[in-house]
Amino acid sequence: MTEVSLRSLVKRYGKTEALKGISLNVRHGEFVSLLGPSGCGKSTTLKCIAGFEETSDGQILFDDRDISRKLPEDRDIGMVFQSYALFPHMTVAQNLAFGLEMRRLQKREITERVGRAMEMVQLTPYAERYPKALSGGQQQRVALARALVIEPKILLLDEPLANLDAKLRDEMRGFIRDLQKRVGITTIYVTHDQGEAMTMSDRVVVMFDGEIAQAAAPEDVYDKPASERVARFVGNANILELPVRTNDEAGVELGLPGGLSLTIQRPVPAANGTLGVMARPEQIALTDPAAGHLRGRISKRYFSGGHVEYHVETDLGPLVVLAPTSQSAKEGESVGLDFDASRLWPLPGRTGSAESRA
Ligand SMILES: Nc1ncnc2c1ncn2[C@@H]1O[C@H](COP(=O)(O)OP(=O)(O)OP(=O)(O)O)[C@@H](O)[C@H]1O
Repeated sequence: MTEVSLRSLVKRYGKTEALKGISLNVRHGEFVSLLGPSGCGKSTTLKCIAGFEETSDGQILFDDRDISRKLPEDRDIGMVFQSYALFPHMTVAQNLAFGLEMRRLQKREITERVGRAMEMVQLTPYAERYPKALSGGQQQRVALARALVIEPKILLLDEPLANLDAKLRDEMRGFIRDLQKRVGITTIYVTHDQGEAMTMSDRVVVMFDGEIAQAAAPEDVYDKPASERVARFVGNANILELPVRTNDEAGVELGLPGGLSLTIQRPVPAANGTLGVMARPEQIALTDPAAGHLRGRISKRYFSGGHVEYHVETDLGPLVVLAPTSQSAKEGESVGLDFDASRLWPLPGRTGSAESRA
């Protein structure tokens, strides 16, 4: 198992700086996702690690070896692409054997390894089929097996599920994650789908404009985003700008319309004037109009099977609330909103001063 270190990695395409000096350590056996909007530099990062693109500056280390100038075939990586990239004129077994034949392994060992790899992705009955006679999910499993059969040190996956339909995508998330855990291989996964990144990863690396905005466990990226931009990119976020009434070591009291208040019971350094806080939709509950922290009126209601999403007009602007289906309210209805103050998250850069939060 191998640790990958990116040190101040820069990649320029002419005048475009696709990577602006990113640094990241991926631990042994860790599953890390690079998540961000189109053009933020996810694929460029992966291509630099794979050696398909030369870096402009900085270093890439596998364990303590600088591999920045090595050819892709000398880096010991397995790669899976969105497009599968299988050889159409070869059967499943031949696709898997190809990389081993290139490495001049003995025939017996090739047969053994191909057999094990097919078992691993549950495709043994399909050994003699050609890719065109397989479903998208099966083709992607062949691509995975082909990447793993060479027993690489690092597995790199570039949007591998993007071509699959929603249900298959969900199944494949679990499949890839289970396989990665069993094999224990250090894995870097590129996606622009936040649900995919959250469910699969040990750590999510959120990127914007060629820079890392946050690298943390999925729960932390969701509950404690490093910025308003991260908060909004990773799920739905209600951002409230509230006046600070008091602020000391015990916590911060924030003012609400109608003389009410909310208290965050932990220190928030530099919170003065106003403070921007984030509340996820499921952290706000609908209550009786006479109760709760805030009054509002439901402008939209969207049923989505497991829960109902309400858009609520309030004195603090429109808010989104996610409620269980057991609790039903109608469009036009007046409601109260109750915040889970223990989960309100103060946003850096949204305080009265520029100083960052502890
Ligand atoms: N070969 C290239 N030549 C010039 N510019 C490039 C090249 N490849 C990428 N870029 C630019 O580098 C930036 C990062 O691109 P990259 O493909 O890494 O983004 P991404 O986050 O993977 O996006 P997507 O999700 O759309 O694949 C973009 O501004 C892109 O236009």
